[in-house]
Amino acid sequence: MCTIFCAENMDGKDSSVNGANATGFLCGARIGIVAKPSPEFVAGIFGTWLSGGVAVPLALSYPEVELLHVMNDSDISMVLSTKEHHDIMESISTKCSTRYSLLPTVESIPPKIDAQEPLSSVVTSSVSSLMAEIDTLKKIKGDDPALILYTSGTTGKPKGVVHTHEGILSQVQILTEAWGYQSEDQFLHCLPLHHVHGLFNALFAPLYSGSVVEFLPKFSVRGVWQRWRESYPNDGSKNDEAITVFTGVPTVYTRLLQGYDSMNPDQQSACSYAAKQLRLMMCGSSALPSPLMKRWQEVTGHRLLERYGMTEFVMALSNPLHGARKEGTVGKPLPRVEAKIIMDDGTETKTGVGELCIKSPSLFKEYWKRPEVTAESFIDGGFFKTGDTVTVDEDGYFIILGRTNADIMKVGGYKLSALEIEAVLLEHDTVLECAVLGLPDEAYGEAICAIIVPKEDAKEKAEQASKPALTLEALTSWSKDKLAPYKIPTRLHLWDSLPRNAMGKVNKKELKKLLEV
Ligand SMILES: Nc1ncnc2c1ncn2[C@@H]1O[C@H](COP(=O)(O)OP(=O)(O)OP(=O)(O)O)[C@@H](O)[C@H]1O
Repeated sequence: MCTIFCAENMDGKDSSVNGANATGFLCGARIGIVAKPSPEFVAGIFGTWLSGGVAVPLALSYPEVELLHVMNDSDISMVLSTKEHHDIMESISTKCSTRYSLLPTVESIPPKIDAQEPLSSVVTSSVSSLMAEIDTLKKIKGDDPALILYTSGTTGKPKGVVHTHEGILSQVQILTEAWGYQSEDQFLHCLPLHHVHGLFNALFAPLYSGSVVEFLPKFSVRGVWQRWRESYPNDGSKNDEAITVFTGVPTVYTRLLQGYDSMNPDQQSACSYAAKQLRLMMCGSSALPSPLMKRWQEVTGHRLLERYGMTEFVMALSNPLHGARKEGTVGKPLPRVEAKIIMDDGTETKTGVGELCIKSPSLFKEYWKRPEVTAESFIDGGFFKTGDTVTVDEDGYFIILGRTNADIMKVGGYKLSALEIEAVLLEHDTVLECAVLGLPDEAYGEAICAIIVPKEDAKEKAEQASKPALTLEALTSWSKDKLAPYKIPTRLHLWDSLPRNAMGKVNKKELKKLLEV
């Protein structure tokens, strides 16, 4: 694998990489990888590392202009892609004057069970032996860059976050220890691979632990329930390749529940039974609404383990594997992670509200080519400023109040958390999804605006009665004994859906622009 970048490419053209030395060692050259979640993707990453390169996973969902931004910003020397992206990636590589090469097909171990839809592929590996191999190369040092991940850009233009080999190793060890990943585990992976959740929690850490990762390249509600049912047939048996761990974003669980609700009682009972047999189910990347957590527990018996992470340090806070998983919280610092809360005046608080700052062996090295932004992002003692406003509860569990610049609203002198209000609105019978944001208001500075997606049955009833599914008046009166008066939304929009990115996140900056027009 180490020599794939020095060989001739599939077209027979020379594909040696800018920055590589005479032996083909990549000397830190950036290699873009474009592949659906697959063994080829894993081979692309490991091949890049073993060849001394820095892997830059490129999102399949990026529009061309964003792809060009990422490729130019990271000075990519070569793009590797699988056959299905050949045409587009070859053309984009030409535009960036970047070399292009096809990733060869990598043998995967087919699951014994005949999963009909969609075809999944399985990867097993041991990252520890890979790390040992990297170590024996000696040319690669622990603090050398290994990976550049681009932030999703919800708080500005995407920035390249540089992770080192030792940072990645620390993170996979932390997750393995915290969540008890083991070689007997089999993960069903259905997340994008240009985000830390899909990459670390569901791929690198499982591979480090010697687990099997089974890719479901495109998330499918039917595919997930079916794979669980095949793993644990209703007769009490367990398949050899049974899925044991699953991790997803809140919208994944919402959609799985919608699929469950549309099944007949026999199918529901088979699905509930199968899901109950998994060892661990986790959730994160955005806030897990309490009604969703409760319903998931009713249906599958699993109290979802919610955790908190970010591109810059991967995972930092987590509810425990054993012990109380408290709803509305993201738990406590993971092993070897330190967390502190810094108030506006720069002092630390143990119980108040402020900015979460994180120190961890898996902290990123820098923002690619942005030394000033990197320097501004840290406080004394090497703590990274997350930009998230948080507090802690009486047991020391952290509560995420939201992104300071998108979820914290300043209304008539109060600083309010949009996430806290969303959590309450989601308890309303009519509300399927919602996003709360502050819009400019002359009298109060910001006005609380709620965008609500009503449930299907509420929509149908409302249509029959030629009325809106929910009015501001009705919402205000319902909210009165649940929210302080200054937290009750004063503007309401009913939408059919909320625009979400590949990780199921709502970009509030974009929404604000849309609503301010
Ligand atoms: N369990 C959780 N509950 C609430 N918020 C979460 C949770 N996990 C992650 N987040 C949010 O996701 C953010 C990290 O996501 P990511 O690194 O993808 O950045 P982003 O906000 O989506 O993009 P950008 O960094 O470009 O603004 C956290 O800072 C936090 O706001």
